[in-house]
Amino acid sequence: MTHVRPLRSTATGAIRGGIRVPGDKSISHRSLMLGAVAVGETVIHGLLEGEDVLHTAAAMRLLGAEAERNDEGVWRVRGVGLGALAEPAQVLDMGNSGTAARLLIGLVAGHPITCVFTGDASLNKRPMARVTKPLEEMGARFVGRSGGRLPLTVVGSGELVPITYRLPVASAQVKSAILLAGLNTAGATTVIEAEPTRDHTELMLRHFGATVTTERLADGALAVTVIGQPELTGRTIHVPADPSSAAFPVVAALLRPGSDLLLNDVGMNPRRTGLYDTLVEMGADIAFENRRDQAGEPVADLRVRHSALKGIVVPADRAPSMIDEYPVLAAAAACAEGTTVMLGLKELRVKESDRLAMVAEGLTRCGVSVEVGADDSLTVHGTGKPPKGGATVATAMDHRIAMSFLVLGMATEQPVSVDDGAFIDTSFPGFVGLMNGLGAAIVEA
Ligand SMILES: O=C(O)C1=C[C@@H](OP(=O)(O)O)[C@@H](O)[C@H](O)C1
Ligand SMILES: C=C(OP(=O)(O)O)C(=O)O
Repeated sequence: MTHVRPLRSTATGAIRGGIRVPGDKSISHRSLMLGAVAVGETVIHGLLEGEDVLHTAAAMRLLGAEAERNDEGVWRVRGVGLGALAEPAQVLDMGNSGTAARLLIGLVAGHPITCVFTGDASLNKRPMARVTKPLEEMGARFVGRSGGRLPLTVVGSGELVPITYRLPVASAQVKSAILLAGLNTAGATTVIEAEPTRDHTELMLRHFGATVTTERLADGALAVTVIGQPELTGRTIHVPADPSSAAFPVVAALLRPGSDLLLNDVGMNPRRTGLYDTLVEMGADIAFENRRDQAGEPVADLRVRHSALKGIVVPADRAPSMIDEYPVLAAAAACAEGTTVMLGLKELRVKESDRLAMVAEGLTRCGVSVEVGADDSLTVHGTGKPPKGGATVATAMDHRIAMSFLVLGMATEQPVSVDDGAFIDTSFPGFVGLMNGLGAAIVEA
């Protein structure tokens, strides 16, 4: 990521057409990682070729697997077999990606190799102690900067001990890191989660042949257990379109009069669909058509028409299922009639940027009345009329902040600019072209 790319978005007419947004980022990372430790060949269709996932592919190559692109979105991975990842001769650079860093730290912790992880300026500020602490309990060792940040050296072991660990934060990345460390650990490794987070790791582990069980505990929490040292064999994977990426054209279509948009193959895993439930509660006209199962993950085609949205209260327990969608929900809320209150947003502070602060600051600059609560809530006062806009918003190396404010600019009186759209390529390569093809007016500023 070298060139700063300021972008400007100006209000236009309707958003119309039919598209498939790129593949799911969470599933793409996991398919490369599990393919690399399986025996034999894994063929992935619809892999997200965004920078975050390309960093995972490069890391898996440095760890000894073959991962090559055969065609657009079609990748072939030749795995080394569980326990056989090779010690990399170079630092593993995970770029901007928390998922790549945390999941891979877990996977290599269960191998008798030493690896050094680093990332860009954003990733190197993000907390890693949340994964190193449980992995240390299992027997891995870490040497890193104070405060538990990257760069970090992982001294893994082929003889970790299994643990039962209750997640102190609702995080699929932490859950996955522990399960992936448990993969090459004799015995049963259990993660207990009080709030359900995305379960792509569990679903994909089963797809590759591992035994993963779940048990509901008396207090309502879910215990997820992986049985160590399974035979993992290469598989075919079809990656659904990413519901977190689909969120941007969906909100754009809801906001623009006359819009009628069809999105194909969108992942509808219930642990990812909180934004869609929320938008429907706000009055959005979204039809979920042709619901089906695609390689263990539910998908649907979404038909979205312009809708008058109204403000609502979004409960805290919905946060894990829409954690990456709050910035674009805030853009929708700014254009809705009435007040929207989003509760339980503490985790937004440790994403690619402090998203709670960046969203509040950007909306304020665009003339929207907002409040951040001491309880990490965000209140957005919509008037039902277009916000003023006419500002340049800071993005702090955060793709979702950039895309959310470009969507807002499609509905404001004056254009909205973002200081840097380059990071959009981490999760949604081709975003600007795709949006403009539907009727948006996003240009280099
Ligand atoms: O497991 C994953 O693929 C992800 C989990 C979430 O992070 P946390 O686990 O930190 O909440 C999410 O924000 C991220 O974009 C992807
Ligand atoms: C938080 C995100 O990703 P990651 O944690 O993988 O950097 C995101 O894509 O919004």
